[in-house]
Amino acid sequence: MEVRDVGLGVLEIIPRRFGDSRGFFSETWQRERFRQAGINVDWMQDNQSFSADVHVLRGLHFQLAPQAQDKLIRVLRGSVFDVAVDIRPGSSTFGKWVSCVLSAATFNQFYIPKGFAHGFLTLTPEVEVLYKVSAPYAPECDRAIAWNDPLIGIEWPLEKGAQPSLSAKDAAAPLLADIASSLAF
Ligand SMILES: Cc1cn([C@H]2C[C@H](O)[C@@H](COP(=O)(O)OP(=O)(O)O[C@H]3O[C@@H](C)C(=O)[C@@H](O)[C@H]3O)O2)c(=O)[nH]c1=O
Repeated sequence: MEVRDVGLGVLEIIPRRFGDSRGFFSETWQRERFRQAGINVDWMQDNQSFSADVHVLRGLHFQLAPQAQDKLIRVLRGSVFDVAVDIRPGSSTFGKWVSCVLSAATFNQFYIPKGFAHGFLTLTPEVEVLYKVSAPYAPECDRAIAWNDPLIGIEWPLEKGAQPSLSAKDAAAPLLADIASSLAF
């Protein structure tokens, strides 16, 4: 498996694929191999989402302590622009973001530790995303930050002025500065 440091402690992983005339086989997560790559996480839950259209944007999302989540994300169909924002209080890179295009074709995964907000923009129609999280869903700890917070300044691959499709919750999400005092992981 290939591991690439994307920055801020976020990793891109590409598991090995064994191809033959039938197709391919791959171990997409293996505890010991991931531990050796620095991902020593007790995964709790697998999530899958389907987005019908191009330019659906889900995010930026995170859970607060005591239900903060590490995430291991991959795409089964289509592709996304996936983003992690460092929102760890006291971090020297607080508010900085990193990104990676995840696709079924590239077969890559994105590892995002606790203390990051996560979001993605679909780059194709009919996108299936599958991801592991290290804590169960806890609505009382679930938070969102505006995808277009100007202080974060994510360069989403959208044409100038184009609006992504958002949930009502994400359309009403606050700015990072407005929730910064309540962050704990
Ligand atoms: C995240 C989640 C949602 N739900 C429910 C709540 C709601 O009724 C419905 C849809 O939830 P949401 O609108 O929050 O789904 P979505 O916008 O896809 O949320 C996800 O976005 C990406 C970017 C992440 O990083 C994830 O952690 C998660 O926050 O599913 C669960 O039952 N379990 C879960 O773990």
